Amino acid sequence: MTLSVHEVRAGYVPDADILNSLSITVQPGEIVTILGPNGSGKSTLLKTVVGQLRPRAGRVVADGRDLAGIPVHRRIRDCGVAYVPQLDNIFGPLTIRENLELGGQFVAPAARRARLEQLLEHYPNLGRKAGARADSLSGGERQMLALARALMPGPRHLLLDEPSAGLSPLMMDELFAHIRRIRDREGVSVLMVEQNAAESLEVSDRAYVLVMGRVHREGTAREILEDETVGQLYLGAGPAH
Ligand SMILES: Nc1ncnc2c1ncn2[C@@H]1O[C@H](COP(=O)(O)OP(=O)(O)OP(=O)(O)O)[C@@H](O)[C@H]1O
Repeated sequence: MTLSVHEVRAGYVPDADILNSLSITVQPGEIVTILGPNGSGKSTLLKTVVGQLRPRAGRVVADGRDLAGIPVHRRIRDCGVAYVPQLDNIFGPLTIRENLELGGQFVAPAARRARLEQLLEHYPNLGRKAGARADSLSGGERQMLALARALMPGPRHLLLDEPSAGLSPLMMDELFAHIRRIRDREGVSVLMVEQNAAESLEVSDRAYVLVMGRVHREGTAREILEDETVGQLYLGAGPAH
C-alpha cells in the first residue's frame, strides 16, 4: 500500500523539466506534506501521480503497480488513487448528493448507494443539506464535500492540492484535524501540497521541501518544523538568536 515516485522528470513543454529526477515515498497510512516556494513543482508532482501529466522519465508506483500508461479515470477506479485539485473540485449547480454520486461513478450501484449514505452520516453538515446545490455551501463545507466526493470509491491514496486555501484560521484547523480523522477512519495515505506549512506539519508524519523541482529537504514533520533554513524560508520564522 505504498505510493512512490522514482526519479521522475516531467514538464509541460519539450526540454523544460519542472520535476527533475524527483523521488518521494508515501508509506501506508502516512500523511505527507509537500512544501516549497511558488513554482517549485508541487502541483505538477500531484498531476504526475494522478496521471494528468506523463513523466518523461522515471516511474510512479502504487501498491507495487507501475502506473505508466494508465489514464486518470482508471487510476481512480482501479488503482486506489484519489485527487482533490485546488480549484473546480465540486460541481456548483449540482446538489450535494449528485456531487457524491459523481464521485462514485465507477462504483457498482448498490455499493455506491451504501457508501453515499455512510459518507452523509460521516458529514452531518452535508447530510442535512444533501438536496441543496453545492454552490450554496460555505468555503469550508465545499472543501468537505470535495473530500467526501474523493472518498466515494474507497481510495487507498488521497492527493490533496492546497486543501486549506482560502479558509479562515478556525476552518483551517478543523480541516487539518479532519484530514487526520479521514486517515484514521479510512486507512488511506495522504499526500498533500500546502502553503500553510506550520499547520499542515502539525498533522503530518513526514514532509518534503521542493525547490526547482528537486527534493531540497525531507524528514519527519517535526524535523522539518524545526529545521532553521526551512523555518526562515517557508514558515515565516525569524533568525534564531
Ligand atoms: N499547464 C501548464 N503549462 C505550462 N507550464 C505550467 C503549467 N502548469 C504549471 N506550469 C509551470 O510549472 C512550474 C511549476 O508549477 P506548479 O504549479 O507545479 O508549482 P507549485 O509549486 O505548485 O506552485 P504554487 O505554490 O505557486 O502553486 C511553474 O513555473 C508553472 O508556471
